[in-house]
Amino acid sequence: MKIALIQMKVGATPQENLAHAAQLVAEAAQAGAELVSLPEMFCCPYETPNFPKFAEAEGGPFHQSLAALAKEAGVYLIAGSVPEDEDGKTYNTSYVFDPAGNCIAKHRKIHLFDINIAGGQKFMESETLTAGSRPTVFDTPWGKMGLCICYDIRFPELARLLALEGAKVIFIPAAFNMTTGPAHWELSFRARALDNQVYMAGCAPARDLTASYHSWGHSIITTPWGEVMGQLEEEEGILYGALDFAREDAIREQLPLLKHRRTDLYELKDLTKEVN
Ligand SMILES: NC(=O)CCC(=O)C(=O)O
Repeated sequence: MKIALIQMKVGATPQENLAHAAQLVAEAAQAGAELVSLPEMFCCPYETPNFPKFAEAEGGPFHQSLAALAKEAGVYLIAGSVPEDEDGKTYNTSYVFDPAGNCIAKHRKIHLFDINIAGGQKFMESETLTAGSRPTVFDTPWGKMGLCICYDIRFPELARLLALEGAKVIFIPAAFNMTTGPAHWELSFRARALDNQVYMAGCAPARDLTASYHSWGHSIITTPWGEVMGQLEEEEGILYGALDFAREDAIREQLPLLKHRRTDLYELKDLTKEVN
């Protein structure tokens, strides 16, 4: 399975970003990519007031353009994420389209990115966003794929759930920042890949120092053995990867972590009672 992660610069308006994404998706498809991912909030600068401002209901004109883009390119398209409006609430939502342009999945970011690091990054998605409440897997000709958005990666329970649901790859449209990116980005992708014996694919926006939020970039693919298979720097670019599921199966067979879990023990109990 050949994948492409589009690390694109994000401009001011959804229309210009859509046109730019379309060029890069076409380039990736021409280069042989079968599944292409865009970054988190590729349609507008990553700022909380922009989310309700640019939010659109599923099926609206932007959603239709993304479906057309997948169809024209003839690829599976993980359309990064966009602000979705439903009943006046705004979600950070990733839509997935098949090569015929059908929307086959959608993930609403489950864990909102509310952090305040002393001397570093502060961001409060909950100022304008509502959290989703459903883990997401979807079917492809290569098997099941899992989907999370950015901060969701920090919650190992979620990645484990997706792996147990059969995900062979977990895709993460993301936008880490200059405080946590250098410290935790690669480590998180390697850790989730190693724990769950899955490929992980993180697609980030290119860094733009004129924006208010500085993306770490570094779009990345990690293997079920915990290696970094490929990683970009901060500039615009496309990261390609050929994923080998026979190797994934072999790793799971030879080092059967998922089978060796002691689920009979992984529950909080009052241990003092048993000791006394
Ligand atoms: N957009 C996000 O969810 C950013 C997450 C992030 O930077 C982190 O450190 O986690």
